[in-house]
Amino acid sequence: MQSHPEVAVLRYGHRPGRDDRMTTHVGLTARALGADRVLFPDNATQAAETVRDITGRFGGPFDVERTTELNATIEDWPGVVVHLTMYGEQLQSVDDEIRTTHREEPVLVVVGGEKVPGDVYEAADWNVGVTNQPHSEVAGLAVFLDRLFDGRELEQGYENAERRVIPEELGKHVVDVEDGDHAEGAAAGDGD
Ligand SMILES: C[S@@+](CC[C@H](N)C(=O)[O-])C[C@H]1O[C@@H](n2cnc3c(N)ncnc32)[C@H](O)[C@@H]1O
Repeated sequence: MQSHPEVAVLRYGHRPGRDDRMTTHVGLTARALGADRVLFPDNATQAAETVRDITGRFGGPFDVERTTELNATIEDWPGVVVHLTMYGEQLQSVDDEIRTTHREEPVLVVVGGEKVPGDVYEAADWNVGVTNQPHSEVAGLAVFLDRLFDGRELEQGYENAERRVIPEELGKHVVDVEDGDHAEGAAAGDGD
């Protein structure tokens, strides 16, 4: 993908056990849809490990960090902050402006879990609703990143991958990059 100012995703809040899968998926979605980095709350140990493991196997660059400083990350961000919330302005009315700003400035995308405090709404440059209906941080993040990159993230390549999926009309085709593109075929429908 064309180089651009950094895009980082901040997962605001995490309940170990209950949120492990959702927080992991925030990280995997950030990586797959073009963000450069995800920041998790410090207690999201398991999710951070899983996203790092996937990045090791399927490539990067993509950084995974944990922080105790969620509010300071927002306050000290050296660019613009977009907070995704069902209560925000409609994505389709602000996406042009955000894309234009991103030509020059890094973007921090904040997604919540449990209740997000009012301070985050105040600190954000944009509170953005991906529709104004309740759904999920993973869905909101995916649609937002696709609009931010205007679809270019779908073409991005990954460096230092151990494994690569070869797109197939039917079935699963994964090559082991280190072993000189050795194909490991698997029948369709036999799990992940
Ligand atoms: C379980 S939801 C909580 C819904 C929440 N009351 C809100 O402000 O959107 C967790 C997170 O999903 C994201 N989310 C849910 N619906 C959204 C929407 N329509 N647009 C953007 N983000 C959404 C927000 O980041 C929210 O913090």
